[in-house]
Amino acid sequence: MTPLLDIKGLDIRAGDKPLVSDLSLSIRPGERIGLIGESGSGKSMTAMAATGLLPPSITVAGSITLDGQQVVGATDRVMNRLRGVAAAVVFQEPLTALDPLMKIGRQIAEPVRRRLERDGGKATKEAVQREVRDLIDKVALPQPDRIINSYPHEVSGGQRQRVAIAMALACRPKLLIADEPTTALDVTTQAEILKLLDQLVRETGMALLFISHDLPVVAQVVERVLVLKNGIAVEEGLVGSVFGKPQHNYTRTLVEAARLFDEALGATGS
Ligand SMILES: Nc1ncnc2c1ncn2[C@@H]1O[C@H](COP(=O)(O)OP(=O)(O)OP(=O)(O)O)[C@@H](O)[C@H]1O
Repeated sequence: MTPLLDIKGLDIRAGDKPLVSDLSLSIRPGERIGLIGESGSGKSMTAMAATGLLPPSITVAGSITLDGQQVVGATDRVMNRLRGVAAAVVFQEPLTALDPLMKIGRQIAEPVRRRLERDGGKATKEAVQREVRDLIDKVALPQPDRIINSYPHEVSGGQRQRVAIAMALACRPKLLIADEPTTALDVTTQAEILKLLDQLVRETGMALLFISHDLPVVAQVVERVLVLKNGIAVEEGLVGSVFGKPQHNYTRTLVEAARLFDEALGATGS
């Protein structure tokens, strides 16, 4: 099967400083892959490169094909066509994806309208509203009428992340990139959002690139992981084998840190 995202020999630099070096990673349709590593290891840079969102000051070399289209050096026009359709991104802080001055219903309606038009359908007010309701339902947002008429700051962090997920789903992307989507949330909300993402990815058959520094979180939603250290892939494999029998010292350290954290939580009864 042709990969949906195929990264080969990716180099990302800020001036002389290498941020990501010779990275290769491929995701087939419907596959769920985790990209893990400590803060600053280059996970977000990789995701931004894949969607052409890196600032102009950052240089990129190598090859990234997304749904068969070369992303490195692609024009804004090409990337605008790919974004949402081939891949949509959910970020750590949903406020970055939301317009603070626009009611949530209208924000979800925009990608819905674009997608209906893209698919040759009629974006009538009724069709758009129906789909906004469906999406709100899908991401299990309570009190839909209130949510639709609220501004982002009037709902909770977990609800905002559900709105951001609904907006990504509205595009019906082939690949969902979730960049630390639960890091800014409390533990209970984190678990709920993970469950939701897992369920939606399975239901829709979307591929998933899940970015996190948190091993237990990644292990819940992906089949394969790639471990990044200082922008270099040090280990890759099935979740069970990488976490069960880590080959690289760095992965061992991450696994051990997660285990100690779990034990500490257990000891405090949390
Ligand atoms: N605009 C920028 N210009 C130069 N360097 C940058 C820029 N943005 C990020 N970096 C650097 O790139 C490296 C990788 O950052 P990146 O955000 O990809 O890490 P990460 O693994 O996603 O970390 P985190 O989990 O904290 O988000 C870091 O050393 C960071 O300081």
